[in-house]
Amino acid sequence: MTEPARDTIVAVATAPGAGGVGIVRLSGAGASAIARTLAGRALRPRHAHHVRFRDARGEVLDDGIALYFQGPASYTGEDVVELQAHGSPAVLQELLLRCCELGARRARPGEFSERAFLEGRLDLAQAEAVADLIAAADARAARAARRALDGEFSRRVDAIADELLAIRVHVEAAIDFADEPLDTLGGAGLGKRFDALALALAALLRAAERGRRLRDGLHAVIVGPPNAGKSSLLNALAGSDRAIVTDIAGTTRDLLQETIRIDGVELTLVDTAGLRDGGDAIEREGMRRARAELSRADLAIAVIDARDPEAGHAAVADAIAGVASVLWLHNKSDLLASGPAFDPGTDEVLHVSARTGAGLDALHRRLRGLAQGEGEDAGEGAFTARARHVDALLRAQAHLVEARGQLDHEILDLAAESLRLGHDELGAITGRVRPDDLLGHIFSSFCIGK
Ligand SMILES: Nc1nc2c(ncn2[C@@H]2O[C@H](COP(=O)(O)OP(=O)(O)OP(=O)(O)O)[C@@H](O)[C@H]2O)c(=O)[nH]1
Ligand SMILES: [K+]
Ligand SMILES: [Mg+2]
Repeated sequence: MTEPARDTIVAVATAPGAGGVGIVRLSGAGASAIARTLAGRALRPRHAHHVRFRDARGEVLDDGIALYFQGPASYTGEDVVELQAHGSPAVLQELLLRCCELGARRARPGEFSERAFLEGRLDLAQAEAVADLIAAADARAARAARRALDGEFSRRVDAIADELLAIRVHVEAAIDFADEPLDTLGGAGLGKRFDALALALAALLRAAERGRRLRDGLHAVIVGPPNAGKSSLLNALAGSDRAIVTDIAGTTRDLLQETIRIDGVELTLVDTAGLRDGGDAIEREGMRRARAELSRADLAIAVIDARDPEAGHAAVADAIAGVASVLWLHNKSDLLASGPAFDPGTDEVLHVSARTGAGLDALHRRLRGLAQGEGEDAGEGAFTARARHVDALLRAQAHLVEARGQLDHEILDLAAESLRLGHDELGAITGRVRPDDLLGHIFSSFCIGK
């Protein structure tokens, strides 16, 4: 299938609003001709030209710098021109319209990056990293997106995909030469290679999960029995009266989400209905929502009354069972006469008072650390990843497990198929395998001009 010839697209590449400099970007076969007309002279590739941009009647719209990147050595792989003018929205609009008069079409969101992908300048995970870099909430997330853009994530995916392919080849060969024992065809080490591959995939999955958290921020869900002070704690952390606080058990019913920043690190907090037996229909629905929210939590913040931690622990233990990490807050420490001696096992405990603010500094430090992936291996070299990538890796892992079982039972054709499916999942991460609606879905979430 041949791709249809692409037209020339144009967009304002700088952020909306006034600024010192604004950039209009063109990409496509007509880019340099349009720029020549606008600037009144031909542009040499990779040269900064000081030019006057003129309208159809020859009147000067603005003066500025024009840069021409001849394809394929450009961001999109096509001919690209960047027109730098004064950063006035009015001037930039006029320049944009003039480019359209001269044959360009306004770009869709993400269309420049989509072209870079289609021209092979970036793989799909790298193109996604471009959007993640632009949207990064803090310096750490930006650095991690930069590493993904440099291909650190893609290289690890490719390495696993290559090894998977090599194993596939052995299995396929064994199907074709059914008389030979699998060992001689695949080499005696096939089982070992399988194990090594599974380990590498598990490590990559952990790194991608960390990368997803770097991109999306930590998702923390506050749970506990009624009246433990969950909403009070949300308010204390958010620094506002976001949630209703009363001394009536069962005050909170709906989920209440708030994004907070601690020293520039972003995390999401969700306040939930108190967990207890009984309650009216509304409260029970609230508890159902609380449990559902916990299933997508990176962290459960279990808030219990410091005066009766055993009861609090019992009220939430089953709800938090599946959550990766749990932070216990013994709240209302101001009401406590002497230090408590309750130990919930391996989880951490902090003593706080949402009312007096005691212990909140330590809580801030701990939350910042958790949001930054503190205490996890390989904090350095971390790259951003997306839920899409994590899901694909999980599916690849499941196919690998299937394949291993099928191989052990010498059901080679099924094993070959499972390996193929696993390989396709990895290919979908970098875009070598492309489900139909994937590209539109990914690039439509970009900003215009990128
Ligand atoms: N003394 C003291 N009282 C607190 C503290 N935190 C919360 N309270 C009080 O405890 C009561 C319940 O607080 P909420 O924040 O509504 O508790 P909740 O866990 O959200 O309750 P539900 O939404 O009903 O599940 C209110 O009267 C708060 O003022 C604290 O640290 N010390
Ligand atoms: K309450
Ligand atoms: Mg509440």
